[in-house]
Amino acid sequence: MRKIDIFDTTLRDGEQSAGINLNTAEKLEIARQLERLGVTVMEAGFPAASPGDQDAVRKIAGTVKNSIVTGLARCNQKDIDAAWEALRVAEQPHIHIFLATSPIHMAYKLKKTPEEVIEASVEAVKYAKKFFPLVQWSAEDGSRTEPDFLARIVTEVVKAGATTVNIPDTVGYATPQDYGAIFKFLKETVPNIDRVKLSAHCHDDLGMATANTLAAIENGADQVEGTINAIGERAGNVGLEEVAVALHIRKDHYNVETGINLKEIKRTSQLVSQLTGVAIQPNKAVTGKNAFAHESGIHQDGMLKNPNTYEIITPELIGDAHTELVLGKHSGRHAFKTRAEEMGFTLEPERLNEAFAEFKKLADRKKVITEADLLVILTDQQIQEADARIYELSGVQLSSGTANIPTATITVVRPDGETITEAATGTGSVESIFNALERIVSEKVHILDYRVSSVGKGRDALGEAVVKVLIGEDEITGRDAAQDVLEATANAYLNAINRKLVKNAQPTETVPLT
Ligand SMILES: CC(=O)SCCNC(=O)CCNC(=O)[C@H](O)C(C)(C)COP(=O)(O)OP(=O)(O)OC[C@H]1O[C@@H](n2cnc3c(N)ncnc32)[C@H](O)[C@@H]1OP(=O)(O)O
Ligand SMILES: CC(C)C(=O)C(=O)O
Repeated sequence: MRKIDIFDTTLRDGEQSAGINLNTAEKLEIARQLERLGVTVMEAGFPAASPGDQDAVRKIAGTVKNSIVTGLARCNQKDIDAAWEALRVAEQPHIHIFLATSPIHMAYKLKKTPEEVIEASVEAVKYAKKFFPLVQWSAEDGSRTEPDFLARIVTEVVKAGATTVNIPDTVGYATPQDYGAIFKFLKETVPNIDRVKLSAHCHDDLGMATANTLAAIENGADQVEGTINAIGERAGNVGLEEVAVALHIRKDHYNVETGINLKEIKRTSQLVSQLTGVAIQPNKAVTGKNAFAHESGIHQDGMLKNPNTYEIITPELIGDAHTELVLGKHSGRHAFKTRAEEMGFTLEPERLNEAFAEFKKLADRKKVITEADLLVILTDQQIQEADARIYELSGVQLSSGTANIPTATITVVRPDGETITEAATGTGSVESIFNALERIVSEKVHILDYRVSSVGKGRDALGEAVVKVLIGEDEITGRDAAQDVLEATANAYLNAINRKLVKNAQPTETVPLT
């Protein structure tokens, strides 16, 4: 069977979604899970974009061993140098450089002639080859590029030493027929095209990203790019979970394999949703919570008689086991540690003890601890070191009801160690919490978005709160999960403030080359 490489860009194009801002610890956590998922390449960021991104790419490149780690760069030496600085520690250093090739992008955005775009691309590929054995070049807006020009520039970058050539449908404009035809045309026209990997990168502006990606595969693409949960710029990228499962379920038609460990899909999706704060729509293909729910009588009748009547994918295929994890208040450290390891967490003994203490506290209040609960507890412990607790919640007291004015009394330990208590009213409990916290913190905070959802099922499920705030010019997302959703709300607000303070404390200059 032909092998299709999976190139994940959750941490780069996915993070370009409006409102997503991952810190290094969160990126590292997702990168480890992407490695378990079995992606061939993961794009960890855009090193020249900020010192934070450069640091995250460097840490991921130094940690991940079973997937190739790459970083994005424009066609200039400064970006390529920044990428090398971050990626030199990788096992197989890989860089992804791009330049737009469509008439509109060349004329209006780059203000370059087609000849200048060819020259800049060739120079950048040759410069990158001095450092990187693996050089991917992308024709940004490739699907709206004049085909003969596309074939010419691809011929030149292949000659210059590119090892992968990517033809993105940057604005999600192509139809499956258009997009497939580009791959067929390049395969037939460009000399030595079989010496490089040909890659597809689709956006979902017209809802055709999955169909376009599959059309590229049918027409010769060797690699496909996308994100988990289909996050990404504007309407998002293609969801890799959809591509991987479509190729598996319809292998009779596509006859290719990806190397993706399908059983890790559910967990990866849940982790990305948890850390980005972007909920998965219930009817989302493959990973939505209704994807395996059968509601109507005729369907249920069919399912009972033969599940194949209505179920083309089983939840087990993507690791969505329905069997609840039997860990409860009588479980001990061994069982807890073993389960944590099975879930891919190797925590320091101190962090494991703290996670175990959190688990026991929860088990006292909740009948069944689900895998979703454990994922929240263990992930929070793993990222805690970087997520400094500068303001720390000490207590929340609420008085509310239909006949009185909601009032929150909140106690917080401030960065200077002082314990401070403030009370405030609001039109509802949540607003009274935000108002009381605003009196405690010194930053001017504007709430942009607030969401609560349950983690897992059942009336005693954990409540997760996500608060997106604007502080100065920075949009920051904070989150927390607790049994009491109002406690989670106060903690999510403080988590956002703490992240802003950590961000302020980071150096702003780019890291010098050594
Ligand atoms: C399709 C994609 O997803 S492409 C990736 C998009 N991702 C991002 O932009 C996220 C990270 N970006 C950033 O942090 C910033 O945009 C930076 C640090 C890269 C650049 O910031 P600035 O120097 O302030 O430039 P700004 O973003 O305003 O403009 C982009 C410049 O890069 C040029 N440019 C755009 N693409 C390329 C390219 N592939 N190669 C070389 N130059 C390019 C533009 O023409 C413009 O140049 P100009 O300043 O001479 O007009
Ligand atoms: C940088 C390229 C690959 C990109 O993200 C796009 O064109 O959408």
